Amino acid sequence: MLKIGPYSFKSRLLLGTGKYPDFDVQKAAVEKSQTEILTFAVRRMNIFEASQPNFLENLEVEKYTLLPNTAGAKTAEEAVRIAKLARASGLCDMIKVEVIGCQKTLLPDPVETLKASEELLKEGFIVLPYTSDDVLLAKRLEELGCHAIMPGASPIGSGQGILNPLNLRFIIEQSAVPVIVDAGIGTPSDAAIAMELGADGVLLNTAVSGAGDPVKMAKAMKLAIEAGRLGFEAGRIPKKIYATASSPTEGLSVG
Ligand SMILES: CC(=O)[C@@H](O)[C@H](O)COP(=O)(O)O
Repeated sequence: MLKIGPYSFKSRLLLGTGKYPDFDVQKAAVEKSQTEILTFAVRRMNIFEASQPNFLENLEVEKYTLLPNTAGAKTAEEAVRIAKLARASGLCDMIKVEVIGCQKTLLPDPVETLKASEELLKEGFIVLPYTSDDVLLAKRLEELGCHAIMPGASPIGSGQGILNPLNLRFIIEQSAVPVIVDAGIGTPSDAAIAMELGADGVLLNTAVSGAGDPVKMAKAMKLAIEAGRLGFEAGRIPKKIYATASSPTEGLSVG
């Protein structure tokens, strides 16, 4: 089970809801993924205008836990305002803190992310900050009381996969709260590697919504995350420089 604050989930895949070719494909992909957590940018919702189109309207949202995110925020103040708006409109009390510091790389601003997380924790939110793969920043966020840490694999939407597996490993090893690898996943094998490293979950969007067949890719991601988790739990063999025969002959009369 993936436990985040008071919530428990069977699925370890958190799925973004944007950039699908159309709403039918979005719905089919979301269902095929068997995710239980959907994330979306609060800024893209017409939360207080029921007459306006809503990009979640095709989904049976009551079946999912909604994880609003503060995408679009460039400062802690903006992120806090967006989170409060989401809560006031009756969305979940969980919030993915996303404070972008650079529009070209879409990398998170560490100082503003820390500030926003601190403020939102004081306000009683379940806080999941999207952060870089900086090991010490991840520790600081955990020490603040964040309920999960979400280090990026590589820049959002880049599909480059895990650029720094060592840092992710350090973050996972030191963390007492769930670590969810967020952003940059390109293929099912990237997601499997994140899980084999010991991540508690993976959040992804573009790899599914932008795939040639998003529905098939949603299933592939689900299976990859399950396989990666099983592999982690099973415990991999140690890497060695030299060969070890798979069929030892020692002690047998026939060599
Ligand atoms: C939807 C969402 O929250 C994104 O900001 C997230 O970081 C996913 O990134 P990818 O699109 O690279 O999977």
